Amino acid sequence: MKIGFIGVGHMAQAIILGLQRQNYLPAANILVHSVHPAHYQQFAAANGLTPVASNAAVVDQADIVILAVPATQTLEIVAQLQTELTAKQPILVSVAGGISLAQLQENSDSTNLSILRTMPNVNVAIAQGMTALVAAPTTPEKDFAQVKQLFQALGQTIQLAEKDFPAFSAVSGSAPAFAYLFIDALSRAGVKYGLDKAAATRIAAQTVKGSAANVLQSQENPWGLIDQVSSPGGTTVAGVLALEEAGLMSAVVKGIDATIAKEKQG
Ligand SMILES: NC(=O)C1=CN([C@@H]2O[C@H](COP(=O)(O)OP(=O)(O)OC[C@H]3O[C@@H](n4cnc5c(N)ncnc54)[C@H](O)[C@@H]3O)[C@@H](O)[C@H]2O)C=CC1
Ligand SMILES: O=C(O)[C@@H]1CCC=N1
Repeated sequence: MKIGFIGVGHMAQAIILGLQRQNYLPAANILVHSVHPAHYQQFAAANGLTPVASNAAVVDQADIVILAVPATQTLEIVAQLQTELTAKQPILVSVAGGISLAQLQENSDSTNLSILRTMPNVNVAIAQGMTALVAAPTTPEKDFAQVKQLFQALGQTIQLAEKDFPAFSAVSGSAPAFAYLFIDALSRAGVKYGLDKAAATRIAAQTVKGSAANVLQSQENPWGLIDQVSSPGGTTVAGVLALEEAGLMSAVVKGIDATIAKEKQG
């Protein structure tokens, strides 16, 4: 099996690094091309991948083609590849935010191509990602299963209705940035009170990592876990109330609102 990437920026590199970490396929079976030669040639050389000379060559040679170009350019690139897509019939996987299956189908000018819309997040690079998948009605179950297996190797997956992709994209695709922001805020607060920045960041990140693992493993919802940390008359409840007074929950929801609004606006 050969997996080809059109576009080799942050998202494609995260997927490729995750695949390599999991020894998912031989590095030479990963084909890459990007409009910026510096992106794909150096990355291919550093990781033993196969660089190819054009987007069309990726389609000609790969069994699965992952489109990881800016969302605004995705449809134009698909339309340019109609001839090659029709001839080779690879499984076409888009990671683009806000681009629908119907748009992908229309621009590929193919009624029977296997097409999937996915939304991974950057944590696939360390096989701790979260990826949503949905397939076009024309996609055979075995092709869906093959792509699901690929992303399952890079973390967790969820099959979602297409209408739920904007919410997922905000709460998972973009949210690593929001989680980093929270970790950085914790770390800076630690620095305010005299901790060294590197130590404060390590402490904050490990604390968030452990807390996330606890949420995933626990039968409790997060509020129940908050109560377990909040000793009566203690320090934590004072902090929780001050965070709420400062509007933490509203701030997070506003951030998600803005993220979804931007995706819908295109
Ligand atoms: N960065 C992230 O965390 C996530 C990104 N995505 C999606 O991934 C896609 C790519 O995003 P990033 O990797 O962040 O952007 P990026 O700017 O880092 O990478 C874009 C890549 O596309 C290439 N490219 C641009 N025009 C091209 C063309 N005509 N032909 C071939 N290659 C071309 C660029 O050379 C670059 O390698 C977007 O559609 C985005 O919505 C989805 C989930 C998460
Ligand atoms: O910022 C973006 O548009 C992409 C989509 C989800 C994460 N990054």
